[in-house]
Amino acid sequence: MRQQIFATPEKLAQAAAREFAQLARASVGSRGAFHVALSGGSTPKLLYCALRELDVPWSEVSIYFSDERCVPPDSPDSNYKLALDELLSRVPVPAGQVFRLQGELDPHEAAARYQQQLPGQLDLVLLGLGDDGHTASLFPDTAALSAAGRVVANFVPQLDAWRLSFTFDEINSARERWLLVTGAAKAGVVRDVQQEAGSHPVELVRDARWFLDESAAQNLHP
Ligand SMILES: O=C1O[C@H](COP(=O)(O)O)[C@@H](O)[C@H](O)[C@H]1O
Repeated sequence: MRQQIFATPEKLAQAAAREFAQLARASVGSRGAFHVALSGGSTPKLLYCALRELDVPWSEVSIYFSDERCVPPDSPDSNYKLALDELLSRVPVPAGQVFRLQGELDPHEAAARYQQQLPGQLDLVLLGLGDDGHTASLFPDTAALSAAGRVVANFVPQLDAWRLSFTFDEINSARERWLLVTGAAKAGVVRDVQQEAGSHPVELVRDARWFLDESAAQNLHP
């Protein structure tokens, strides 16, 4: 595991935001654009707050999502809504460069449409981690773990709900993958991954950078 450990979730978010801004500037400098996929859940909120304050070349940034809940975009459960409220409505990213997964559509239709909108290669995929080892919306024991293609509609029996998600092929095809993980609830999975002791979906993410806070890292061996 390539990992960095931060004292608090706030310090983690500030460091990740600084590196995001740096990578965005470097990508725009060398390729004229920065294509980034945001993650879902609650962890990215602090990152979004930190990013608002930084020098990011927003006019050249395109925003995608690595997963989404099958809900309308104004639902409190929508990953897009959190990103919109906390980041996208507060920075000058052009609206035409924000590509959301349409959680309000039939999931198979939404996945097929999103595949048409993705760029050739993403520069960065941001990911989180569930305490059951899921990342994006690739949950344990679900068909999507071995799905082909770039985006998949995944029925998750544990939630009795559909999710939309990048496949592992898509995640692993990006130039970079960063996992942002905070909180004691994730400490068991993080330890399993370090010791290669489990069989969690997140272990199928290749060569990721892990940003951990001390609570999530508490069971790691030095
Ligand atoms: O359901 C989800 O969970 C994971 C982890 O969420 P968090 O609230 O613990 O940060 C998240 O990475 C994923 O994108 C999301 O949809």
